[in-house]
Formats: sequence, C-alpha cells, structure tokens
Amino acid sequence: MDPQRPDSYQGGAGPDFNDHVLHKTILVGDSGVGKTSLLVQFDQGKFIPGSFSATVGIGFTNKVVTVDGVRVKLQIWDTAGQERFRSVTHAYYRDAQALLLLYDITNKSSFDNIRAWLTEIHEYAQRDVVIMLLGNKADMSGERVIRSEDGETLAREYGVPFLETSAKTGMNVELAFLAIAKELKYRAGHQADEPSFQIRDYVESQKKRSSCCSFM
Ligand SMILES: Nc1nc2c(ncn2[C@@H]2O[C@H](COP(=O)(O)OP(=O)(O)OP(=O)(O)O)[C@@H](O)[C@H]2O)c(=O)[nH]1
Repeated sequence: MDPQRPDSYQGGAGPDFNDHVLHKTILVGDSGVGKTSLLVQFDQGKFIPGSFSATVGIGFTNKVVTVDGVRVKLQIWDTAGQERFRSVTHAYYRDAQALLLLYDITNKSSFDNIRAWLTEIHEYAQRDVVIMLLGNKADMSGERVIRSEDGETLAREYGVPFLETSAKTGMNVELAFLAIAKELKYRAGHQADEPSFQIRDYVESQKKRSSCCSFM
C-alpha cells in the first residue's frame, strides 16, 4: 500500500475476499474514447499503444479495492461504444450501481454526445446509479479541443463528479475507481456516527491535493 494514499487498489482476490459485496460498474462513452484502455490501466497498470481495436459487445473484469480498511469488489464492465451494440449494452445498465462516462478531450463530438449518453443512462439505469464524468486522453495536451472547465461545467450541471484522466500515463485512473468504490461502500452501509460521504467533495479534495503537491 502506498502510505501517501488513504486507500489503495489491489488486483485480484485475496483470501479474505468478500464475495457477497459485489458492485457492478460500467464504462460507457463513444467508441475510441479509451474505455478499454482505462480498464487495462487500472487492472494491469499498463497502456498498450498502437492500433485501435474496437470492443465487440461487452465483457467484465473483477477487481478488489480497499477503502477505509474494507475490501470492495468491483465488477467492471467494458462496453462497446459503437452505435450498433447499443441495444446490447442498454440491457446491462439496469443493475449497474455505478457508471463511468467517458469522453476524449481531443474529440469534440465525443464530448457533445455526453448529453445523449446521460439521457440514455437516465432512461435505462437505476435512478440512484452513481455517475462519474471522465475527460480521457489528458496526456494529449497538444491536441486538446475540450477545455477542462467545459468538462467541469457540464458535470456541475448534472451534479456528477468530474475528473480528467489518462489511460496512457495513469493520471487519475486509480482515483476514479477508488472514489466510486468509496461511494458504493458508503451506500452499502455505514455507522451512524460515520461522517457522510459525498463523492463530488471527495474527488474535488483529492484533485486539490494532487495539484497542490505536484511540484514536490
Ligand atoms: N494518448 C492516449 N491514447 C489513448 C488513451 N486512451 C485510449 N487511447 C487510445 O485511443 C484508442 C481507443 O482506445 P480504446 O480503449 O480502444 O477505446 P474504447 O472507448 O474502448 O473504444 P470502443 O471499444 O470502440 O468503445 C486506442 O488507440 C488507445 O491506445 C489515453 O488516455 N491517451
């Protein structure tokens, strides 16, 4: 565990793996925004550059995240962004507890389509699903067409947390999943005297922490 971090990510299932606490999380967004790459970065800590091979259908990866000493099992579903698979992926929204909605900061249409994605999510997912907006490919600053403030503004409008991520460098990838895991753990049950957990506040405080100390 990194002592600098309050929580940590652990791959795979250990001996005290708690099977009954399983949280279904889905990655959604236009084709090519980096959903598969984000999951591979989180799962294996690596980025595979090269030719883009679109996801066909849907698949999942199980990961265990430790938050506040509790192991939270995430079942992370990677969906195909292509329109022709949309009816297949809709069926998976219903029992999702969290949705990570991605756009690509170098691709304007992927950002413009976020409203349509949110409409679909509100139509097919549970009302209380946890949604997080991610502006991916943040490492490609030279090709950026969507400002960070535009992502922030859109997220604020919908009342969802927002992060810019890079599946290539790993920037904010772990934080995105940890924040989701923390929220789901809190919702699954908390002590009466436990301070309330707000995912947006948590993400904002973590963002400030990393920007404040990045020169150190
Ligand atoms: N530089 C950079 N490239 C990225 C990043 N994330 C993804 N890519 C590249 O973008 C392309 C598409 O990435 P994928 O992860 O396959 O995209 P996807 O959203 O899963 O696409 P679909 O499966 O069609 O829905 C690939 O060539 C990746 O290498 C990133 O954060 N930075």
